[in-house]
Amino acid sequence: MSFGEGKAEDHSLCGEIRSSIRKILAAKHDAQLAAYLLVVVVLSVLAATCWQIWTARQRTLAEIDTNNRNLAQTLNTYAEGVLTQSSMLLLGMAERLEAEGVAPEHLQRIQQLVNRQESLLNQLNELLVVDARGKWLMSSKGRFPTGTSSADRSYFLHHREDASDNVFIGAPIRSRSTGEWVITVSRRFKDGQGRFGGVIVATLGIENFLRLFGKIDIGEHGVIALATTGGLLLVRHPFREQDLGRDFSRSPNFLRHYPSLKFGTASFESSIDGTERLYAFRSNDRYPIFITVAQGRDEALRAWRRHALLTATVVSSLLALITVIGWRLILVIRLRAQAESSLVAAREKLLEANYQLEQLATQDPLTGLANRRRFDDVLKRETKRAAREATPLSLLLIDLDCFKGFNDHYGHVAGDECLKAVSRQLALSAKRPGDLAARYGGEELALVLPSTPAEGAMQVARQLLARIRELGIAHKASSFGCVTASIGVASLQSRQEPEELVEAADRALYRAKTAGRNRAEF
Ligand SMILES: Nc1nc2c(ncn2[C@@H]2O[C@H](COP(=O)(O)OP(=O)(O)OP(=O)(O)O)[C@@H](O)[C@H]2O)c(=O)[nH]1
Repeated sequence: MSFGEGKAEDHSLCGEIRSSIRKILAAKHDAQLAAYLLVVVVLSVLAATCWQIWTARQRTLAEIDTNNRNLAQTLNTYAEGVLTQSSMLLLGMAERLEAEGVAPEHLQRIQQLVNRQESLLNQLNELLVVDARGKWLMSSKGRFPTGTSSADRSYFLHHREDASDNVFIGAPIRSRSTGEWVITVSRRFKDGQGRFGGVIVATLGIENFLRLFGKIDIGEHGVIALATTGGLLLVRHPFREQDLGRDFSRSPNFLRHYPSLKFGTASFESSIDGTERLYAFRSNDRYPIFITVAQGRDEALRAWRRHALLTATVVSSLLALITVIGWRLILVIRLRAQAESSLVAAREKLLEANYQLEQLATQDPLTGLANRRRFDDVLKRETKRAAREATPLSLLLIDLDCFKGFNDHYGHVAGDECLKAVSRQLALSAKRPGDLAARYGGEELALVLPSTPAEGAMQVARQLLARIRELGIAHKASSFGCVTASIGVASLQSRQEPEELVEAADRALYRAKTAGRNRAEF
């Protein structure tokens, strides 16, 4: 491999390294982008899934609320119908009793009338007429033990004290004639003198309400209840006897949600059984009652929870898969970048080794100047260039005077040091970028001066001689007393070969030696 070929190879190696570095940077950039992309994809999918699950939950709750409210509205209409029918019955009876009095024959006629109307109001359990002292005067059920009284019942006490003609809805009680649980709807009537004449009571069987409520599917933990706006529980499905007539007017839940009784929804833990439910309320516009429809919260959200869990599992699995694939991709990119880095490092080492080799191949180890091989290459190249460009080219051949004597007197090591000192001065004389200072062989040195004519070369030679003298290296074997050199200068003539230039310089050097040394000759 020639020196020129080595250079070309180094140049292409540098190009490859530059392109590899670009590739490494691109790969690192790609790996970073891929990591960002992975994070963005994972976070986006997570956010979208959470959002979807959350909105599905809100939608489910809203649907449950709507269904419960609609059901509460329907049951409210039903309860209002029952109460209105009862009220109308009571009103008709009150007017008759007030007009005709409570004589037995009148009561018998009223009873016949009631028996005919009973079939029109299924919920009616019994219709009672009690006098001003609470004693039973008539029962739609027919005979009753003499002296049966309702003087202790809340409806009687209420109407005795309250002179208004309003209908009163009482707490659930056990009927004294049928033994069933009933709700009382009652109103007072006046005697002939306009005083309190007694109370007419329509009792509504709780069983009828429970039968209806029981047909409605509101889930295992659902509740349907009818209560007064004063906080008195009238009917509750599922039925528990101990809940009947329960006063929850002071319960924190009732107090907190009282404003939404009109038509609202709420979610809270029941004070009766501790179950968390979604409640819908609807109060009646005409009567002081309200309907509650509630579904167990956990139960109502069960389907949503199952779906959310399924979605979360599928999305998590997909995300895990994407993360693993993405991460492997990033690792592959990084590994590729690392491999590329190692390659670049190896190539850099190769370049360095090449440079070292080149130095070794072209440098003289003792003086650090270019060696003979490099000298020959450069001289050949510069000879061609000078011929091609028609520019001058000069050559200096430098030979230390009486160097044999120096070695003999001071020793070979001192001779080497002297040669190095003179070489440094020669290197300083190679001022232009194209100048080449070289060791031609032994104690003979050379200086190639491109684009330099003979006068310029002579000037450089004289300066070099002065520099060598100024080193002041003692040389007892020389007549000058110090180290000196002789220089042969030659300049290129047209169509001359490099060897001819060297021979011309050598002849000039010989002339310098024979002329007494320590001089330059052209
Ligand atoms: N120390 C040392 N001596 C060298 C080196 N290369 C050549 N020489 C010696 O340089 C001397 C050259 O001697 P000659 O060719 O006889 O010439 P000279 O003694 O310099 O006499 P002139 O050239 O006529 O002035 C020889 O003794 C070589 O051994 C070197 O690298 N180191």
